[in-house]
Amino acid sequence: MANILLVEDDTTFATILENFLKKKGFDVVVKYSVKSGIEALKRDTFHLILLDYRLGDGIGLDIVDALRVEGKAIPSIIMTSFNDVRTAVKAIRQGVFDYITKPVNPDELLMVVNEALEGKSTERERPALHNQPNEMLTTMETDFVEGTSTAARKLHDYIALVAPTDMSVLIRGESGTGKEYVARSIHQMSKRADKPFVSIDCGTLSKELASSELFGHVKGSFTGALNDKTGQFVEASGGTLFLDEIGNLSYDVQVKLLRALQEKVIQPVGANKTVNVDVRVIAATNEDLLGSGKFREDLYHRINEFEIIVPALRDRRGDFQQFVDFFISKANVELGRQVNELADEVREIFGAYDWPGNLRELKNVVKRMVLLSPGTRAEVSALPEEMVFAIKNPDSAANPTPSSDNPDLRLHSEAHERKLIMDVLQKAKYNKSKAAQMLNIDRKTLYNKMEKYGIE
Ligand SMILES: Nc1ncnc2c1ncn2[C@@H]1O[C@H](COP(=O)(O)OP(=O)(O)OP(=O)(O)O)[C@@H](O)[C@H]1O
Repeated sequence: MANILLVEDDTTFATILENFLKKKGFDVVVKYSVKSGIEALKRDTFHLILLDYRLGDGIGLDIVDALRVEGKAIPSIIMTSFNDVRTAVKAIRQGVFDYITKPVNPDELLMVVNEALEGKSTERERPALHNQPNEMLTTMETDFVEGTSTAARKLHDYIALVAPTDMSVLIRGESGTGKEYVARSIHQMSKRADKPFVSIDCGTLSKELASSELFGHVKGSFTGALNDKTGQFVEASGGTLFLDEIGNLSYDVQVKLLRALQEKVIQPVGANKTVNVDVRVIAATNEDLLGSGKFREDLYHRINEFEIIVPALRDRRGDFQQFVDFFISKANVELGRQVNELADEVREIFGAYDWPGNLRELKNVVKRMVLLSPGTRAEVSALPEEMVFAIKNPDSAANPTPSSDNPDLRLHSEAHERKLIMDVLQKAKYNKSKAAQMLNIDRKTLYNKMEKYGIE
C-alpha cells in the first residue's frame, strides 16, 4: 500500500484530498507546513509527496530541497495555481516529478499519482542522472516532431551542421523548449552515436556531491564515500555528456570542468592521479550565464564553441498544430482514448495562449485534455479553468488597466502596485528574495502578490 505525504496549508482542501486518496486505497499523512512536512519525512517512510506550491512558512520546493540534502529519492508532485505554471515547470528541473494545476481535477490527480508511483510519466523518460542505453536512442528517433516553420528549419540546419564535429555546444532556450531533445539529436547524428549519451541535470546536484558525481571519488575521501565511485565523465567515455542547467554548477566545479575540457583529464575527489577522458560536452541553460555574475567567462567561451538557440513555442506557431496532433496521438495511446478533433473554442484558446512552459506545458495540457475527453472531440471543459478564464478576460485581475473613464480607486492602486513590483523585480534581476527586501515585504507576500497580478 503506497504511503503518501500530503503537505497543504488549506485545511479544507487538504481534507478533501486526503479523503479522496484514501478512498482510492492510499495511506495518507497530512501536514500543513514546510517544517512539519520535513519532520514527517525524517520520521516516516513515504512513497510519494504531494505538495502545495505556496505554504505558510515557505514553498513546497523547500521540502524537495530537504529531500535532496537527506539523499532520499521520493517522487514529488507540486500542486500549483495556473499563474505559477512557469515556476512549476522550472520545479521539474529541480527534481520534482510533475506538477498539477489547481483547481485539482480528481482524474488528473489520480493519473499523475499513479504515474509517479510507477516511475513513469511525460517527464519520467528522463531521471536526473542516467545513461541512455543506445538501443533506446533508435526508438527515440521517431518519437519527436521536427517542424517545418522557418525557426524549426534553422534549428535543424544548425543541429546537422554541428553534430559531426567535436565542438562543444551551448544550447540556450526557455524552459521546456526541447533543449535536451536537441542535445540527443546532436549526439545521435555524431560519430559518437554508438557510445553513451549521459545526461546530468546540474540543477539537482547538491553542492557537496557535484564534484564526486561528475568526476568520481576514491573510497574514504569524505564522510559517506564508502567505496570508489566512477564519475559521469568516465561513464560518458567516448560519447557525449549533456550538462543541463549548467549555470547551477558552483565555482569550484566550474574550475574542474574547465580543466577537463581544456586538458581532457579529470581528477576524482581524493585521488592523486588524473584520468584521461574523451567526452564531448553539450551544455544547456535558460539563463544569461555571463549576466548572472556567477559563471566563469573562460569556461563560458570553452563550452560555447557553437551556440544553438531553441525557439519558444510562441515563436514557432507554424509548428504548433503538428505538436498538438503528435501529443494527442501519444496521449490517446497511453490513456486508451480516441480524441481526433478539437472544439473551435479549444483551438482559439490554444492560439491565444502564450505557452510560457513551452512544449512541456503543451504536452501536459494536451494529456490532461485527452484524459478528460471520453469521446472523439475535445471540448473546452477539458482545459484548465484558469487558462480559459485568462484568455477570455485578458484585462481581469491578472492585468488591470485603469483609466480616467474607470475611476475605481482599488483598481488604480492595484495597477500601481503591480507596476512597482515588476519594476523592482527587474531591478533585482528577478531575484525574488532581493526584490522582497527592496519592497520591504516578506517573500511569501511577494509570491502572493505576483500570483494575484499574474506576474511570472
Ligand atoms: N521536437 C520534439 N517533439 C516532440 N516532443 C518534444 C520535442 N522536443 C521536446 N519535446 C518534449 O517536450 C518536453 C520538454 O523537452 P526537454 O526536456 O527537452 O526541454 P528542455 O528545454 O530541456 O527543458 P528544461 O529547460 O526544463 O531542461 C519533453 O517532454 C519532451 O519529450
